[in-house]
Amino acid sequence: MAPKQLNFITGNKNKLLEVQAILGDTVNLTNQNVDLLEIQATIEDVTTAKCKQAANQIGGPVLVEDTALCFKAMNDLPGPYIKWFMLALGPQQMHKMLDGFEDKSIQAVCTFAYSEGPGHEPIIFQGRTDGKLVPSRGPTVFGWDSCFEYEGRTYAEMDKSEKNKISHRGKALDKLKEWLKEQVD
Ligand SMILES: O=c1nc[nH]c2c1ncn2[C@H]1C[C@H](O)[C@@H](COP(=O)(O)OP(=O)(O)OP(=O)(O)O)O1
Ligand SMILES: [Mg+2]
Repeated sequence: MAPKQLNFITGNKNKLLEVQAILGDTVNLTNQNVDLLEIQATIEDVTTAKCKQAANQIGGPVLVEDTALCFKAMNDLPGPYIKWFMLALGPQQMHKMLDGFEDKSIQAVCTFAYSEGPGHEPIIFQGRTDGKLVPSRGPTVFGWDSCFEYEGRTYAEMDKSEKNKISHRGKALDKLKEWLKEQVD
């Protein structure tokens, strides 16, 4: 059964704005901010645990999302722990993490998880975009957007609509939209 409404549990206003822009009127999107514990595990397990926790706390259907940033030279770390590096370093100093490494390749990974409610196994929708870690360029409005270079421009140097077309989040939401279409009620 296709949900007519998705309750996106996030405390991140910029994520919410992008999700609203990308999903448009394909679904009725609501939002609640619940402080969720984020366990230390693989990207998929972090998102699944976040989703189960949100479903239990809300007592109904929920959509959650976790964003990871994987550095190739560091064997995919910081990955799901990028938030804490972001808070500690800020966008201006982030590129220093790969000082001393020749390979600046990074990958943004966006993982959505939807659960029908408590006791229902979450379904995962993931999108990945390859880029390079660079010294901050462009407005520092959203997380590490100004340090993520894709084909010559940072996410922060792109129009929102351009970013959403090629971004990790855009790709993950394409899969979510496909799934919504496939559901027959
Ligand atoms: O497209 C993005 N462009 C740039 N930065 C981004 C993006 N998406 C997430 N970010 C940042 C926010 C946080 O520092 C970390 C992910 O952590 P993450 O736990 O997924 O986000 P959060 O705690 O802010 O919100 P939530 O309440 O949904 O968990 O990367
Ligand atoms: Mg979080």
